[in-house]
Amino acid sequence: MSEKLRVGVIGATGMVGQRYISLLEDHPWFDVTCVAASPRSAGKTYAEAVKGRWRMDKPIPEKVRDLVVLNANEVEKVASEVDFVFSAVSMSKDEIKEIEEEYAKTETPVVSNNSAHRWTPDVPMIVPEINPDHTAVIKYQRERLGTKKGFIAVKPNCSIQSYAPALSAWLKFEPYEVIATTYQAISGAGKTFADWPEMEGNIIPFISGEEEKSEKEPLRIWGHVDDAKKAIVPAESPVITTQCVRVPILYGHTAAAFVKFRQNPSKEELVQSLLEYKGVPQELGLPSAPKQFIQYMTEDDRPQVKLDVNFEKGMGVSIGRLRKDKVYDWKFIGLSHNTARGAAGGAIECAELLKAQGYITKK
Ligand SMILES: N[C@@H](CC=O)C(=O)O
Repeated sequence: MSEKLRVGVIGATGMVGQRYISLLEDHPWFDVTCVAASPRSAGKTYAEAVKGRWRMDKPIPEKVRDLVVLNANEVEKVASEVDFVFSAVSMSKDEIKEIEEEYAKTETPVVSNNSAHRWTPDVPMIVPEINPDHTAVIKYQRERLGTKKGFIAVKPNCSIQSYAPALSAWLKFEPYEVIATTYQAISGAGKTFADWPEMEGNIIPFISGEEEKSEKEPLRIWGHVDDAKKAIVPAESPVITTQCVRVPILYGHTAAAFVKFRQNPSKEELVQSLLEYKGVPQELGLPSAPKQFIQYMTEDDRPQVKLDVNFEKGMGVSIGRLRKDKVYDWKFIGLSHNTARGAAGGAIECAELLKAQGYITKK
C-alpha cells in the first residue's frame, strides 16, 4: 500500500468524533493529521480539549494527543492539511449543509455522519455492503458543485442498522410491510450515564426525528441512481412503520421487527439468506469490513446487548428469534453497535469503499 491518505476529523471532540479518533488509530490506509472542532476547543491540544470527557475504552492515541485543534469553520486551513475529512460536526442542519459543501468545494471529499445531506438527491447515503453502486451519483454532485475531487457522501442513521441489513438480505422475497420498534442506547444521543443520569433505570419513549429517519432511510438505501434525474431515486416498498425508544444501555441498538412478504420463504431460506449476505467490502477485504456481515443466533435469548454488541468488532449485525407470526408473516430481533457499525465505523468503511473505487485519492 502506498503512502497513507491524510484525514481530518471535524467535530473531533464529541462522542462520534472520539470514536473516529479511536477507530482510526493504526488504520492501514488513513492517518489522522488534523482535528477540528468548535472555536471553543480551537488552539488547545486534542488531549486538553477532551480532558474529562474522553469516553472511549482505549486511551487517546499518542499521535493525536498533541495535535492542536483547529477551528472547523476555518475551512481552507483545515482542507490544506488533509486529503479528506470525516464530519461529525454539531451545528444546525443548515449550517452543516453549508459547511460540508464548503469543504467539498475546496476539493476535499467529506464522509459525513450527519443527517443534513441524507436527502440531498445527488449525495449518496451508503451502507457499503448494501448499495456500493450509489457512489455513481457523485459525478452529478461534482457537476453541481463545480468540483473535480470534492464531494459529500453520508451514512444512514444508526437505528436502521439493526433491521435494514436483514431486510436487504430478504429483498428477493419481496417484503412489503414492516413494523420495527427500536430500543436505542444513550450513546446514540452522544451521552453517557454520567451526563444523562435521568436515563438510569428509565425508558424515554421519544427520540426527536428518529421515527421518520427509521422509516424512510432504508428506502433510499434500496433506491437506484437515475441518470436522467442525476439523483438517487428511493425505492417505494416495503412500507415501514416504527417506534423508537431510548433505553438505559450505553452501546447497542436493538430492534423488534415484523415483516410481511409477497413470496412465502421458509425459515431455512430466510436464515440462509442472512448468512450468505455479503458485498463489495467482503469481496475487496476492506480493512473495516466484518468477515461475516450478519450472524444468525439460534438461542432463544440472543442476541443480547452485553454478549453480542461487539460481534465482528461492532461492525457485524446479529439477528435472532426469527419465527412465524400470526398477524405478520415473520418476526425477528436485530442488534447492531450504534457507534461502530451505526456511526464512525460505518463511515470509515464507507471511506474505504470510496478509496477502493477511486473517489478519494491523494490531493
Ligand atoms: N439518532 C440516533 C443516533 C444514530 O445515528 C440516536 O439518537 O440513537
